[in-house]
Amino acid sequence: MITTPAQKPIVISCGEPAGIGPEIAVAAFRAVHADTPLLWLGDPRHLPAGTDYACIDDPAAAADLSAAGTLPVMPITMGGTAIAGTADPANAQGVIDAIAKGVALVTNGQARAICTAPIHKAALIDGADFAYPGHTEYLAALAGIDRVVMMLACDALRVVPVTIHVPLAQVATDLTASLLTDTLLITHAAMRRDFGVKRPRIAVAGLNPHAGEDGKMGVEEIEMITPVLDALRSEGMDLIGPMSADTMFHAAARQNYDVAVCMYHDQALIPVKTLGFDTGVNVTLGLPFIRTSPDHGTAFDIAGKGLANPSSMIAAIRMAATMADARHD
Ligand SMILES: NC(=O)C1=CN([C@@H]2O[C@H](COP(=O)(O)OP(=O)(O)OC[C@H]3O[C@@H](n4cnc5c(N)ncnc54)[C@H](O)[C@@H]3O)[C@@H](O)[C@H]2O)C=CC1
Ligand SMILES: NCC(=O)COP(=O)(O)O
Repeated sequence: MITTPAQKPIVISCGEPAGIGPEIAVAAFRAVHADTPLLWLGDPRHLPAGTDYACIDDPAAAADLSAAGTLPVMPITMGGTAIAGTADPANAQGVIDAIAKGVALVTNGQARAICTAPIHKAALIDGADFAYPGHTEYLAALAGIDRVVMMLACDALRVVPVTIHVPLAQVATDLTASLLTDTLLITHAAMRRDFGVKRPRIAVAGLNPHAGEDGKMGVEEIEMITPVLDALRSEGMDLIGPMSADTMFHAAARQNYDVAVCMYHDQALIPVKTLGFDTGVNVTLGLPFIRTSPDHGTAFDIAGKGLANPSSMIAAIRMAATMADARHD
């Protein structure tokens, strides 16, 4: 069977079976299957009752099944059940295996991209000694690279946190010139390659209130951030900042840049989730393959109740397809 690039599936790793991952994957499949083949990786016993699916062992079979409205599944047998809202540690290794399997399929050219459903990080640590704080770090390890970048994007805003899943008390220590430089270079390259922005305008937040207020409220801006920005400006990058984080996200300010690079997780994610929670997408930049994800988590409080909104998952799948098209072109 000949498979053109657009017929290759986007793989969906199941995520936490007790969360909303399986139900939003099935709902998203219904929304996109006619034009975007998918391949779900997980234990089919964890799919919502009544899901029309078929197990396959060759990803090339996904296109025809998807077109016909039957969810293609590469099964990963797991030890546990999926009781909505209660993670079963017996599933933890299978959840991790689904991510690794998806990466293998993308890396060997059998799939276009991976879109990951949310994991419950504590459940993976408890059940399988998962050594990573999230997908982002695990995917970097699978790819054998040291530094990747987390970007969250909605229609109104793109943001990148320089430090990611670390305690707030550790942020200032982890923020180094090397980390900031690499983050800006990876973001700049991805904006050009994956998002078609030829000369990206990148706004950079300060770490401290009022971006340090000339050193009166912190010195990281003077000692580290500004020198990094000056060095990269001299190489031609269009950088604004360091900016006061409290005033860089209002509507008029957002017109001045294509992406905002922030110093820590919540500085970046609060504005983007406030502006576009329903359609926000988490994308990992700097990997040798394409990975997107919905911006939200496992939502145990609503799992299995038919309340989960699949829009963010749909946006993540659409973004993965657009990125794959851009790379193919
Ligand atoms: N990419 C990933 O794997 C991510 C995993 N997580 C994990 O998810 C778990 C829960 O995290 P929380 O902070 O509680 O965030 P959450 O996003 O799971 O839930 C926050 C609130 O938003 C609601 N919500 C989330 N997604 C929704 C949807 N699609 N439709 C309707 N309502 C929705 C939930 O019901 C809840 O009230 C944690 O273990 C966290 O680490 C969180 C973010 C991303
Ligand atoms: N807060 C974002 C988040 O937790 C997503 O993490 P990851 O699993 O995509 O690394």
